[in-house]
Amino acid sequence: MDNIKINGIKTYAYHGVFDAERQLGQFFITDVTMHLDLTAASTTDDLDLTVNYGEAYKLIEDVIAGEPVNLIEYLAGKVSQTLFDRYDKIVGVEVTITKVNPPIEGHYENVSITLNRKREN
Ligand SMILES: Nc1nc2c(c(=O)[nH]1)N=C([C@H](O)[C@@H](O)CO)CN2
Repeated sequence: MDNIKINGIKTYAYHGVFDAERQLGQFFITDVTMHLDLTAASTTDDLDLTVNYGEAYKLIEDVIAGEPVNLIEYLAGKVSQTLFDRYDKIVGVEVTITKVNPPIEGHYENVSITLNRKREN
């Protein structure tokens, strides 16, 4: 299946279980792969026959910068549902959300979750 990827969307937001995360905020990195058939766009050169990744970026950014939630899993679910609702052409979405510097003691690079969703309707 063809895909369009938007990688490394960096957003300051206030998601998290802890009060400190809700008050201070932190950076989130979002990577999105949208699965769709790109045959029409690749043979006609017509933007209307694909997903405009500039517009999709804005939708994703608005979700991440929006109302705070507890879990990055839930946030990724909101991103994937937003893309399915906006674009009929999308048949699958993979969303990875990374907390660059979560309030967890220890030595590690970062934490992330990845959600893979297929269109249900
Ligand atoms: N699976 C998850 N575990 C945790 C999350 C999360 O979003 N998904 N979040 C937290 C805290 O908000 C974290 O930022 C610091 O511990 C804990 N675990």
